[in-house]
Amino acid sequence: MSDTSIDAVHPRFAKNTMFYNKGFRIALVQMTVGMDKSKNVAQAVKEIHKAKEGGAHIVALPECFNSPYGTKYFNEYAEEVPCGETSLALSKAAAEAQVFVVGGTVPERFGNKLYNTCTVWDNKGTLIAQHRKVHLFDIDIPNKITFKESEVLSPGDKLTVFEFNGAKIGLGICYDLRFAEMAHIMAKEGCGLLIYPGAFNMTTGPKHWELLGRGRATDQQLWVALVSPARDTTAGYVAWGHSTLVDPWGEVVAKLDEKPGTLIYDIDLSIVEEVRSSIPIRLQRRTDIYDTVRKN
Ligand SMILES: NC(=O)CCC(=O)C(=O)O
Repeated sequence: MSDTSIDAVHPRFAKNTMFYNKGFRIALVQMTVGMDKSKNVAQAVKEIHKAKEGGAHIVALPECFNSPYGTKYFNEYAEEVPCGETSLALSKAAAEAQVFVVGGTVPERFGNKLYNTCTVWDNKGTLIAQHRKVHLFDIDIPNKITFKESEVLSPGDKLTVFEFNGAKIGLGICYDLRFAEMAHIMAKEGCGLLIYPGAFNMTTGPKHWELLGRGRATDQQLWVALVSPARDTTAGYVAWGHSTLVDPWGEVVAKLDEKPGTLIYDIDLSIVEEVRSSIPIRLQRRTDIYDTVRKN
């Protein structure tokens, strides 16, 4: 696929809509994350270049790809956006490989607060979006998993949509996937794809990861990409893996297992319109009796 294919607007759609006749190639990088921050970042950069060789236009990394996932690590690994080591490396990699990079997440330091933050870089290396995880992962499943991000992290306070060659793409981070209203608003604002860097665990992963991805795709009639770190059974927090891509029909079109790897797929945004016109739930909502609105 050539880079020019994504600039060709499908004749069925007016200019400025998000639909393209060929789409674009996305790469979901399921990498191993270890204790060594510089090594993690170097690995991510290597995977970005490899994905470019595979023809990718957008490369997405997993949640917490430069740091082990755990509240005790976030302060030590945190850095400022956009001038920290990880930001600089992602910016350079995006520019050199000439791809858009959805930079998974990093622990971000801002003043005296820490956030779980996704940065997005265009193919010139410019920071074009920054999403701070809105819903912090605070759960307690007795004898299985207790996690409390809010012990050290602050929540973001806004939703994030960015543009990729005229197409709108929405961002959420892991636990954000559970909140259907957030996905609904991003869909309402024109997104045809939602990308969620995430690291579900060995309890909720098998139960909910794919189900939630398919749920968001089905109820918003759009593409959903879930990007996890690879599973490391020696880590304090063991990630489920299984990076997954779901189409607007709610079907899983590609997924990885738990091992390191990269999922590469050609996303056709015209399927969004196909599903929405076949099953027109967007026009059938009863906003006279309920509604979902953005406040920030
Ligand atoms: N990192 C996270 O937000 C994990 C979310 C998760 O595992 C869940 O079940 O939700």
